[in-house]
Amino acid sequence: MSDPSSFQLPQEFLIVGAAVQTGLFDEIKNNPCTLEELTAKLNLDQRALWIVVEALKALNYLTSDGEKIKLTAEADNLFFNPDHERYMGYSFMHTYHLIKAWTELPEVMKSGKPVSKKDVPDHTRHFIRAMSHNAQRSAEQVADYCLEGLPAKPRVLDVGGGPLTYARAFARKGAIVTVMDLPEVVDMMQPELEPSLPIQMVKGDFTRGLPSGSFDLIYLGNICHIYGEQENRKLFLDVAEKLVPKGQLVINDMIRGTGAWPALFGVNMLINTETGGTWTYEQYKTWLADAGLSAAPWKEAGGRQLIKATKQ
Ligand SMILES: C[S@@+](CC[C@H](N)C(=O)[O-])C[C@H]1O[C@@H](n2cnc3c(N)ncnc32)[C@H](O)[C@@H]1O
Repeated sequence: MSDPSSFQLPQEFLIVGAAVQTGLFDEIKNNPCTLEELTAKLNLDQRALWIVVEALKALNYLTSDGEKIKLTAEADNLFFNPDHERYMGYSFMHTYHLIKAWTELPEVMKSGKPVSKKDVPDHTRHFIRAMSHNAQRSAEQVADYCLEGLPAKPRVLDVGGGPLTYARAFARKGAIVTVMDLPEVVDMMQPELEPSLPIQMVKGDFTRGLPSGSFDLIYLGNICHIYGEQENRKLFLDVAEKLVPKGQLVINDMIRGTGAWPALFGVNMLINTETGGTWTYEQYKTWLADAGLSAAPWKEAGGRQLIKATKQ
């Protein structure tokens, strides 16, 4: 537990998130402008904008070029230069949107219901960018663990794999990959698919069923926490049906009972979903066994907790 006297409230994060949401960085990225021009372009209050711009200058995101306001080189690299080691794009905006929902935790504790979804502009785009960014550090090692022992050119189904980071890692290692995700995510990511990689994207809702075909590996990356026992049991039954004999399922998720983070993440799912949460290894093992899948002890690879199960 932190010492309450040293709490650092997240002002910097909230100021930067508000600047992204109001379009400030996008507006001046290639086109430095004066405070008056920026006020008019973004349709904001000039006094409020001045105060926020001064804070962003003090924090080294913005600087002045005579009368004009422009991005610092550091901010340009952070937001807009994918080749730079500090590049994050706007992947942190997913957390920014989550913070607003988390402030409603007391009401959620009374009602037991998630916060009602507000239409946040660009939410899907920010969410998928965040997932894609977060997966980059672990994708290679996770893919190696998943593909271990499979035949050459394995057929892989990546369920909820729309951010494509894991699909690309599977495909670069020789797999033929089908990615299933929600229609709006497929529409967003399809144009970014490299034609040289054997990846096809399929639109659908995995709670209703999985794409046709049979697979050597089905990968469930961070999707089991979105739903509860009933939906996961059905998903595992569907997975078992789509796997070839001795085919493998890998679940990548936070396992409850292994530390503080899965417990905290459970609160996130309480706030944001109807039935989601984090589940213990014993729960997974039982639900998998009931679907005809035999789970190995969980393993860590690339900092992720993985459960591999084999079709009996
Ligand atoms: C938390 S992200 C995980 C992304 C990626 N698999 C990873 O591990 O980084 C969940 C993904 O599942 C997708 N998804 C959520 N519910 C879904 C559903 N019912 N059917 C299909 N895809 C779904 C989301 O659009 C998103 O791409």
